[in-house]
Amino acid sequence: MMVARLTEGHRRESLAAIPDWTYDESRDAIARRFTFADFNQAFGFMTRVALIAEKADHHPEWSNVWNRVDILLTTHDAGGLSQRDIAMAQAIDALL
Ligand SMILES: C[C@H](O)[C@H](O)[C@H]1CNC2=NC(N)=NC(=O)C2=N1
Repeated sequence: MMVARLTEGHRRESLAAIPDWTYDESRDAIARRFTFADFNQAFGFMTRVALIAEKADHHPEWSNVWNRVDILLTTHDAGGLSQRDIAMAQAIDALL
């Protein structure tokens, strides 16, 4: 799916809607750390994110250490942040 990088103006507007995510300028990406009670909770969350990602054909860069999940979203096909990342961040936030 072809998708364009967000312009600076659209990026600023979009980031306002997802205040828990941090903009990573060097990657033109957004990132958020999630902390859960234990590994079971963290991995259950990852499973739900994975199902959304596969359905949307949009996949996170992520890592997990016990109860912690670090997610970074950027659009490889666009070489940076796109509307698809914003939509994915909102879908992930909605799981919590
Ligand atoms: C062929 C396939 O549709 C593409 O490679 C998709 C898969 N998942 C993806 N995920 C992310 N984060 N960015 C992409 O550009 C992307 N492209």
